[in-house]
Amino acid sequence: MAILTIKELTIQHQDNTIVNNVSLTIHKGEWLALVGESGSGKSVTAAAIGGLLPAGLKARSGSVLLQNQDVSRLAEKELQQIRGKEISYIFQDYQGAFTPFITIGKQFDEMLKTHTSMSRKERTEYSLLSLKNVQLPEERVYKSYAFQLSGGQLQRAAIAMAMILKPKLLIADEPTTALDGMTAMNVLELIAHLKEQTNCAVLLITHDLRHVRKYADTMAIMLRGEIVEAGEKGSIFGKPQHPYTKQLFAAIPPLRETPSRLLTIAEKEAVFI
Ligand SMILES: Nc1ncnc2c1ncn2[C@@H]1O[C@H](COP(=O)(O)OP(=O)(O)OP(=O)(O)O)[C@@H](O)[C@H]1O
Repeated sequence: MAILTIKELTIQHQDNTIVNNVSLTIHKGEWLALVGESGSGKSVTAAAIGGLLPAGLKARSGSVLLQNQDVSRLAEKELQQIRGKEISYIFQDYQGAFTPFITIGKQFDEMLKTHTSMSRKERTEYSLLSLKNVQLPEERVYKSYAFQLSGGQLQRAAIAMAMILKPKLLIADEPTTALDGMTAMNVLELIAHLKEQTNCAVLLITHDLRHVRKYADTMAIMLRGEIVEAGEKGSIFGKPQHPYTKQLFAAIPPLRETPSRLLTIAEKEAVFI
C-alpha cells in the first residue's frame, strides 16, 4: 500500500526551479533513501511533504498524497494535525527538536495532550515507556532539559518523540550527520527497530551510502532538482544506469587499510563497501 505518493512536484524560488517534476512513491514499511549532491533539492522535497517549505519557496505544481489525501492542498492548521501524528520528522539538528527551557517530559506530554485523549497519568506513563523503548534512562531524561543530555541521547529522545504517535511516515533528514560514527550507527539501528515495531515507511536523506546499503529497501538519486534514477536498492547498486549514479558509487572509498584488529566491531560494520 502506498503511504506517500509525490506526483510531478515542482518547487520554485522566485524564477528558479529548485525541485523539478519530482515523483516518488513509498509503501507501507518501506525504507527509501534519498541521496544526491549537496543542494540537489533533497531537503526541500522532504520539507514540502509536511508543508514545511521555507518562506520564499513555493510548490508551483504537482501533488503530495499521504495515502489518498492531498496534503499539498491543506491549510497550515490541518497540516499541524498531520505533522507528528501521520508524518514525523527528525533532523540533523536534534537540538532544534526541543524547546531549550522546557523539560523533555513536558514536551512529550504536550505532544500527547495535543493529539490524543489520554489522561495525565496515561500520558506520563506512555512518555516514560517511549523513552525506555529507545534505551534511555527514562525517569532521568523525562525530567531533563535538552542541554543536560548528550548529542546521542538527545537524538534518541527526538526519535522517541517523532515516533510517539506512531506516524505512517518518518522523514529523517540527515539524522546522523552531526553524530560520531558509532552513535550514528546506533541511531540508525534504533530507527530500523522502531520501523519494525510500527511498520511505518521511512524516508532517509543521507550522504552515506553505507547506510543506504545497510538499511534501505529502495533509493532515489537527485541531481540539480531532479530524480535521475530510482528503484530497488539491489538493482541500483548492482547496475547503476545514470552517469551521476555511477559517479556517486565510484566515489565510495575502498576498504580501509587499517589492520582489522584495530577496528571495533561497530567500525567493522561501518566500513565502506
Ligand atoms: N529558503 C530558501 N530560499 C532560497 N533557496 C533555498 C532555500 N532553501 C533551499 N534553497 C535552495 O534550494 C536548493 C536545494 O536545497 P536543499 O537544501 O534541498 O538541498 P539538499 O539536496 O538537501 O542539500 P544538502 O545535501 O546539502 O542538505 C539549493 O540550491 C538551496 O540553495
